[in-house]
Amino acid sequence: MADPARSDLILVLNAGSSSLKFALFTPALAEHLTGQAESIGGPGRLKIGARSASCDLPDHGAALAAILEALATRGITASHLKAVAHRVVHGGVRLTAPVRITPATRSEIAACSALAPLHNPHNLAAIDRITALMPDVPQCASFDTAFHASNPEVALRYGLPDTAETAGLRRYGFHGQSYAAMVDSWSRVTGAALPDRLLAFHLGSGASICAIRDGRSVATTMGYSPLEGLTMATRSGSIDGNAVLKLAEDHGIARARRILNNESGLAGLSGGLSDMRTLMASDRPEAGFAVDHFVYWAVRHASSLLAPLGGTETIAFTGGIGENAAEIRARIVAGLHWIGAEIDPEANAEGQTALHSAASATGIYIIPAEEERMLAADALRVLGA
Ligand SMILES: Nc1ncnc2c1ncn2[C@@H]1O[C@H](COP(=O)(O)OP(=O)(O)O)[C@@H](O)[C@H]1O
Ligand SMILES: CC(=O)OP(=O)(O)O
Ligand SMILES: [Mg+2]
Repeated sequence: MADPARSDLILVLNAGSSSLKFALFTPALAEHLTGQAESIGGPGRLKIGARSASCDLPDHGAALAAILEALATRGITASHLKAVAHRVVHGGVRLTAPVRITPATRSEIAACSALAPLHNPHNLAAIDRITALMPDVPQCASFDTAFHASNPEVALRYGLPDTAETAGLRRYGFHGQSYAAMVDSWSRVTGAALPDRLLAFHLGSGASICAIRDGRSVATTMGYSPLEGLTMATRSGSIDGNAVLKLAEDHGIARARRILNNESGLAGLSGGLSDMRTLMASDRPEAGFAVDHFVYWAVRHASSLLAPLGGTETIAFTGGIGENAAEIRARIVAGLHWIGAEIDPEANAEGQTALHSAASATGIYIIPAEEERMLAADALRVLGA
């Protein structure tokens, strides 16, 4: 039960494409309670603290309602909250630094919805729901793109003319809160200094890789939107622009957007299975092919990031798949054997923090995604606490 005298907790809401994670922090950033609604739209589960139960979660709205109800059952209501902090995936060119949510910032987030159709609409719905339920609690937003602002111009630009017609068409990169948190927590989690060169894999329903040099992003696989790069749960990953035009020409823009964002990737290749756990448990050949595709493209994109990074001495995995799917980690590292990376099968199966074998030329680690702590710290800064 919440201390009834408390009115200083930060509620963090992190809407991923298949999950809604939450955390309550004190102003000293001590974790008060965490949990998540996962497999939204599938066989939903609600985890609150150490308790986990299956739960009907048809969409993100139902997930937020379930989380707010679980908080209320524990005595946590608006009067205990100093702020609500949201992870917002796309804020466009203007919104990169953390902001307080106002009607103006809300409109800018809404304007980016078509660029992150699996995220921004859920972020907005959560912001609106909290506004309706807790109108006096300030809300803040932090953006997935900020961490990649350090990429050089050659990495950020597409090979397009710089004209009014192509304004705003540039690469942003995403999962920035996750990569920033990895850098921030590195020494605490591994007990070692942050390496100069780090190849970081964020593998969840959305999946990307980031080349991190001296703690700063120098290249990443996602681009203008979280569609580019690796094969994902329901997103195609990189695809030729002319193939996109063909889809739009034949089926209209709205249908093309849905095919590329909601019906492709693992789901498209396997005939409907988007969840890695389900795919790995299936003996259907299409499910096996979807997993092969995921691994092949993860290795291929990782290899392309090694050049801008100048090689690497460290590999790290995070996200739902990166943290939990030992077989996928092993297969990706096997694909990087040519750089001397070698996993210790036992450490990998046990999900230990350090996974490299004694002979490995690179360190290999699991770093749990701690996006929520970054979001809470941002909200405190924005509110001037
Ligand atoms: N034990 C596990 N083994 C394999 N995959 C897992 C495991 N736990 C979670 N996953 C996968 O992680 C993915 C969800 O990742 P997550 O980062 O939570 O999602 P989101 O991108 O929506 O935030 C799903 O594909 C899920 O199947
Ligand atoms: C940016 C992105 O793809 O996020 P998620 O992995 O949470 O869906
Ligand atoms: Mg996520």
